[in-house]
Amino acid sequence: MPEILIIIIHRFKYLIAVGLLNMAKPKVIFVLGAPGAGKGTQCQKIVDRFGYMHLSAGDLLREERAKPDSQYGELIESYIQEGKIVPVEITCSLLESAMKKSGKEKFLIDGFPRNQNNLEGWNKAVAQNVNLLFVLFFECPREACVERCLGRGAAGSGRSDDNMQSLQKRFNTYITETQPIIKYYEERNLVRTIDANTSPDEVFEEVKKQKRQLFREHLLPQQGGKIPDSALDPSRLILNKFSQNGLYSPDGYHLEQRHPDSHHAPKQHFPNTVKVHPYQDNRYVAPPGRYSGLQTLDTTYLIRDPVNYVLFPPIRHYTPLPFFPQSSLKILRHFKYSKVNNNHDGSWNDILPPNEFPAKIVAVFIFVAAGLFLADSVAIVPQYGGYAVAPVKLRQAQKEQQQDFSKIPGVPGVDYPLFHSVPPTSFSCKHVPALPGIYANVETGCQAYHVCHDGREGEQGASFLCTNGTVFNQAEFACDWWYNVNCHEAPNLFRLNLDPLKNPYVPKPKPEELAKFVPVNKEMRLKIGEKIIDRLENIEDTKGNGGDRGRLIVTNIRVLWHSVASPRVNLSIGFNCVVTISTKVVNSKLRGTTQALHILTTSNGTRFEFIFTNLVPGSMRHFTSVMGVHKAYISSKLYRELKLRGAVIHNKQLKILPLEQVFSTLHGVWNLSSDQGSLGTFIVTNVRLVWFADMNEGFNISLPYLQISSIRVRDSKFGTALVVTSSDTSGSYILGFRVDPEEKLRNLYKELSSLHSVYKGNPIFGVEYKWCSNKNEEPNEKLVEDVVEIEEPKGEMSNTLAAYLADEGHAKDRPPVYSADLGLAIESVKEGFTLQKLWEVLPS
Ligand SMILES: Nc1ncnc2c1ncn2[C@@H]1O[C@H](COP(=O)(O)OP(=O)(O)O)[C@@H](O)[C@H]1O
Ligand SMILES: Nc1ccn([C@@H]2O[C@H](COP(=O)(O)OP(=O)(O)O)[C@@H](O)[C@H]2O)c(=O)n1
Repeated sequence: MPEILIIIIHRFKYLIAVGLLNMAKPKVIFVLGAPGAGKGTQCQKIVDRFGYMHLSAGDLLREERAKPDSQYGELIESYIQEGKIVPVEITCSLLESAMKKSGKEKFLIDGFPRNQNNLEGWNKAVAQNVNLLFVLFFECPREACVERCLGRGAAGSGRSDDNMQSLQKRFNTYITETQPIIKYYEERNLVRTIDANTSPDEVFEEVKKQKRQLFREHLLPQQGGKIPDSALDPSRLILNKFSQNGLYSPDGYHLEQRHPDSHHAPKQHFPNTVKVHPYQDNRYVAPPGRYSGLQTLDTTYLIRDPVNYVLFPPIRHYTPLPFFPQSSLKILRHFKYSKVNNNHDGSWNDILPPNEFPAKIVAVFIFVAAGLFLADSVAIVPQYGGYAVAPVKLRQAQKEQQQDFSKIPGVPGVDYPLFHSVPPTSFSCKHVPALPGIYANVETGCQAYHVCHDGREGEQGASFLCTNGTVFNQAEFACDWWYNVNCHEAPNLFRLNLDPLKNPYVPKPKPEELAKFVPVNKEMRLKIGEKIIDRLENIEDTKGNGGDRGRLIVTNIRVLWHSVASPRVNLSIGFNCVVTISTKVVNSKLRGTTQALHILTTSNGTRFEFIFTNLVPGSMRHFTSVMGVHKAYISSKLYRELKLRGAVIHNKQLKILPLEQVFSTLHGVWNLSSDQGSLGTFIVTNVRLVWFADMNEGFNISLPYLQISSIRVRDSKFGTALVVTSSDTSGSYILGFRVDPEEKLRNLYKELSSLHSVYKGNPIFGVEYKWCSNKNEEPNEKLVEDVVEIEEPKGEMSNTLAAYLADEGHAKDRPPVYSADLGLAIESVKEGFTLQKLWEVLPS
């Protein structure tokens, strides 16, 4: 491989990897509808016809329940019988592993997402790794659905929920929980509704229509899928059949079904049915000779072609218009399409290549998609039921046509640009928002992109081309299929280069680097459920490690900092220890006098302060990120902390948290903490358990799974009781509850223990912070104002520290000693000072 190529590949391996990943994203169609709407029945038909892999969430859950060793079996069973929706952590992991195991690319996910919890879980864990095509929604009246489910039960479905009692609950769940999800997708224009109150075959006809519309939209996204009906009459469906076998036809080629009355064989010298056979490259072609020994497929379809047809039309090169405004690509595409479609006069002559065939040749059945780009000449002698056709010598394909475009949907040069080198355009790195950065070139339909760096590569930066069929996706920083990219949106996304998590030129910590933390301080390892929200380079820990460049990592539960030069020098500040976060003028060794981030913390009764200076002039992101996440942390305490007598109930209703989903509500539950006990209501959610007294809703307890250390059933003086113990950190409370009859109590116990084990493994911390990349560099004054500054001595640093640093008469460096408190080697502290005093901000 030439060295330069290796360098390019090496340099862009990130982009290449992301590009490949995007291309490989599996396609997903969600199938929703009331119980018994016929989702499963239609999915089977879609599988048979279009080759999707069907994954029914309900079936997967039933399978899991049936496993003797499943830890969730009982929970699933009780939820299914109650018509309730199983926690997404269970369902999503079953779906994900079934997808992975299948090795397939196209999935029908049936009965999912069925409630807000399903939706959020999916969006969090899977959505970004798949391509959601649309939601197929089967609409069917309740009576019909109930009748069908009862029929299914009577016919021996063996399902424990095909009975009137469960059905009632399933419908309630469907109305209150699933319908809002359908609405959610409707608002995003993703729902295809099918009337499911007809026979299965009629319903399937509707499904096929939707599929056809999708196909249109896929081919003509810029026209919203609206193209003349003549171009997409039912014969288009044959394409689906071919595409199952790997054949794609670029648009502009029309398949037309010949009507036997007007084109019957004797008159037109045409057979009604023509045989084609699969060619070695997966195309279907008219077979040479008399089909002897060949596996053939009957088709009544002819391929029509746009006018000015030549058997192998040259690739239409994409020529940028002289003044190429952002939207001109769209205009160009439109223009080309109209030309193709409008020039049809509908006569049979269209199918004859004007120059290359004798007038009497009646048809050529060459499936053009892949054939257009055959590398070598191939001779095909079609013969149809005795009507021999003269040998057709296919033109030698030109060198540049050798790429196989057949697998790329759309017309080369029309739907997607075909540049062979980056042309000169008006793009200039002078006008971009961040350096280094990567920018799509809209004048080339985004096939070209530029890496703007330090100006050495000229005004356009280093320029690159995406491979044919793909263009630069500015949102993903990678080459992506043309139909996934809205090129003229790219300039609006240029600012994403400011986002260090997106911009591939901003160094990311290497896994080895993070691993270095581990032996020193296992605190630096991310904890379960911990998510990195922001990562900032060039941050100085001005107080503790002045003069040392470091990396600040903001997660949903804490702030981490480590020195880049020696990652062993690091610190971790849990948001739970933070007293205030504000700004402060400091004197940084690396930045001089500047505003810094000031974090005051308290731990074991002692207060500590931390000062972080951003070494990038003008950058405010360390303020906005840390303060923003801290605010989100404070406002979400109920997710993580036990709360007694809180304002969690209003009018006997639980105030639901944003990420919360109620699983069960149980009335008549005795809280046994007082001698006589109190009667109340018990609520189980995906975050916590809540109990409140019926007589006084202010008498309540909210206990997150994170704070539960054990759940048991024990005998007590009140009879059999559910005993829940809270963790040490939340006071080791022992809570007793009683429910009658005992079976109800045991069910509650099973449900709580399963949920406890699910959410211990996948804790919901509740800290949701949306980092706005476009606002990142603006100081968020509101946020700064909100934080109360603690009164402390005037001056830039604490007096003790200032005195320490003054260090008059400093002759030689003090020798390093090991500090057991910090776990680090530090310089021996000057006489008259203690480490504690140096860190202390306010007297304890
Ligand atoms: N269009 C239809 N008309 C009448 N019965 C139907 C129709 N579609 C499905 N069924 C029957 O209704 C029952 C429920 O269908 P199924 O596909 O299992 O529904 P779902 O997956 O939505 O619960 C099955 O017994 C099925 O044979
Ligand atoms: N996403 C899902 C899908 C099904 N389920 C459970 O599985 C049951 C059966 O679902 P299903 O899709 O097989 O059946 P229908 O209710 O659509 O007929 C539901 O009533 C739920 O209890 C779930 O908890 N979560």
